[in-house]
Amino acid sequence: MSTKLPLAGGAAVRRWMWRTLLVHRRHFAAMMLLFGLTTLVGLIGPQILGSLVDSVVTGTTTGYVDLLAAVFLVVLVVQALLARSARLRATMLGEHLLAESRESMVGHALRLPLGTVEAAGTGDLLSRATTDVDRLDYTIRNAAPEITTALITIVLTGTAMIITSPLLACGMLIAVPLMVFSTRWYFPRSLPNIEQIAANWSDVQSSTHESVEGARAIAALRLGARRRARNEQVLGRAAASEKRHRYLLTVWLPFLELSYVLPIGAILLIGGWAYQAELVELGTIITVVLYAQAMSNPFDELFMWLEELQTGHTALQRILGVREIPVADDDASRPGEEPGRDLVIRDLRFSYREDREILHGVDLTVPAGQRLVIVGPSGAGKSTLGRLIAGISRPDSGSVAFGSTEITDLPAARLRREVVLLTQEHHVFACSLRENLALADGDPNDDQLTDALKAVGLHDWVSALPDGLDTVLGAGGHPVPAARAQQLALARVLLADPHTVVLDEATSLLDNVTSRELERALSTLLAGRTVIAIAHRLHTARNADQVAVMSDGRIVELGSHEELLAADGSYARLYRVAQRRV
Ligand SMILES: Nc1ncnc2c1ncn2[C@@H]1O[C@H](COP(=O)(O)OP(=O)(O)OP(=O)(O)O)[C@@H](O)[C@H]1O
Repeated sequence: MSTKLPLAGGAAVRRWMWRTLLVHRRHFAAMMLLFGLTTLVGLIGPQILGSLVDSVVTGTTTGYVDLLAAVFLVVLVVQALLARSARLRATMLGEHLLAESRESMVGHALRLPLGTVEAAGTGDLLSRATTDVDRLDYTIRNAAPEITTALITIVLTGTAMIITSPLLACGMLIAVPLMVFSTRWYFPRSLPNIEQIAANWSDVQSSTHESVEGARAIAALRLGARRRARNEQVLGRAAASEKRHRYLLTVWLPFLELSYVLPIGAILLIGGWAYQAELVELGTIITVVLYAQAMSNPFDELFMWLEELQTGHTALQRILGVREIPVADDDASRPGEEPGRDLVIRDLRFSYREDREILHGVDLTVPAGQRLVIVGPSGAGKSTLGRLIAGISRPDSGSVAFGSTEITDLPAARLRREVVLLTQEHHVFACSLRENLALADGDPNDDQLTDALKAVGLHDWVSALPDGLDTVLGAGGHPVPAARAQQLALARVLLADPHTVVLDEATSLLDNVTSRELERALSTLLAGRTVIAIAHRLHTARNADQVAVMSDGRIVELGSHEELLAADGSYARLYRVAQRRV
C-alpha cells in the first residue's frame, strides 16, 4: 500500500497550463505585449550609440550629438515606464493564479479521506500547500515574463544584428553547439533530481512537524536522540540531492558562460579582418559587439528561468497530485436511497500496512438505537474498528453498511449526518465558542447552543467566560483545559445530530465522578441513537444492550453484560478484576 501522496503526470500539468492560459488569455496577452514593447524600446539604445560613434568618426555638430543624447534619454524613460507597467500586470496575474491554485488545493485537501492524509503524514500535505504553492507562485510571477522578454530580446537583437551586418553576425554561430550539447546533457539529469529534492524536503518537513507535535511524548520517553537521528537522516538525504543539483550546475554553467564570451571574440576577429578589407565600418563592428554582449544577458536569463521552470513544474505536479486523489462525493443532493439504520458489519478485514492485518474478519450487527460497548486489551483493534464504522478508513475487504448501503458509498456530507466519531483527541479552534460549536453541520441558534452546552455539563463554565458564547478560545484566546475540550466535542456531536455515534474513550480525560455524570446525561441525550462506545472503564458496559470483547483483531465474545458474566469467559474475568480495583 503506497502511503505517499501522488504526483500529477506531465499530461495533467499541460492540461492545467492550457486551461489557465485560456481562462486568463486577455491578461496574458496584455502582459506579453507590454513586455514585448519594453524589449523593443530597449533595442533602440545600441542603435543610437552606434550612429553616435559613426557620426563622431565621420564628423558631426554638437547639436546633433545633443539631439541623439536627448533621444537616448527619452528612450530610457519610456522603457522604464513600460517595464513598470508590465511587471505590475505580471504580479497581479501571478497573485490571481496563486490564490486560485492555493484555494482549490486547500479545498480539495479538506475533503480528502482522513485515512489517506494520515497514511501520507500531514507534513507532505503541508509542504505541498505552503512550500510548493510558494515555488509555483515565484515561477508563475516571474518565469513567463522573464522567458518571454528574454526570447523577444534574443530574436530582435539577433535580427538587428543580421540587418546591421550579416557577416559579423556569423560570429554568433560559435555559441550554438556549446549551448545545445551542454543543455541536452543537463536537463534530463536535473529534472528527476529536482523531483527528488522536493520529496526529500517534504520528508524533512514531515519529520520536523512530527517532532514538534509529539514533543511531550519525546521528552517523556526520552526519545530525543532517536528523533534527532531520524531528522539527521532525512536532512542528510535532502542535502545529498541538493549537492547533486549543485554538481550538475557546475558542469552546465561554465559551458554557458563560454558560449556568451566566445561569439564576441569571433565577431572581433571577423570584424578586424573585414575592416581591413573595407567591408565594414568601425561603428558597425561596435554596434554588433554591443548586440552580442546585450544577448548574453537574455540568454543567461532564458537558461536560468528554464532551470527555474523545472522547480515550478515539480511544484505543480505535487499540487495537482493532491487533486488526483479521489475524494468522497460531496453532493448531498444526489438522489439515492436513504440508507437503513442498522449497522451491519460482515467479514471486515483491515490493515494499515500490507504485511500486518489488524482486523481479521469481524462480523457484527447492531440494530438501530442500540448501545454496543466494545472492550478488550490494548492493541486489540477497538479504535481501528471504530474508525471503519465511522467511514474514516476503508476496509481492505468485507463490508461496513447501514442496512444495505455501504458506508464507503455514502457522499461525505451525508456520511457526517449518519455517523460521527468522537475520540479522546479534541481540537479547540482559535475562534469564538459559538464558532467552535457551529463547526457542526447547520447553523444552530443560541438556545440550541446553550442546550447542548448544558447537556454536557458546561453551563457553569460558560457562564463564567468573560464574553459568554462570544469568548475567543484556543491558541491566543481563553484557555480550555483538556477535559473541557472533551465536553465541547461532545456538545458538537449533539449539535451534529447523527443517528449513530462512535465514542472512542470520549470521556477518558474526565475524572471518575464527572465521567459517570456525563455518561448518565449522555445516555438520556443519545437515547434513540445507535451508540458504539469503546471503553476502558467496564462500568459503562453494564447498561449496554450488547458487549463485544475484542482480542487480536477479532470479536471473541458478544452478548449482554449478564450473558457474558454467566458465560464466565474473558469478559467475566476482566469485570471481576475491575470490581476488585473499585
Ligand atoms: N495509524 C496506524 N498505523 C499503523 N498501525 C496502527 C495505527 N493505528 C493503530 N495501529 C496498530 O493497530 C493495532 C490496533 O490498534 P488500535 O488502536 O485499533 O487498538 P485498540 O484496541 O484501540 O488499543 P487501545 O485500547 O490501546 O487504544 C495496534 O497494534 C496498533 O499498533
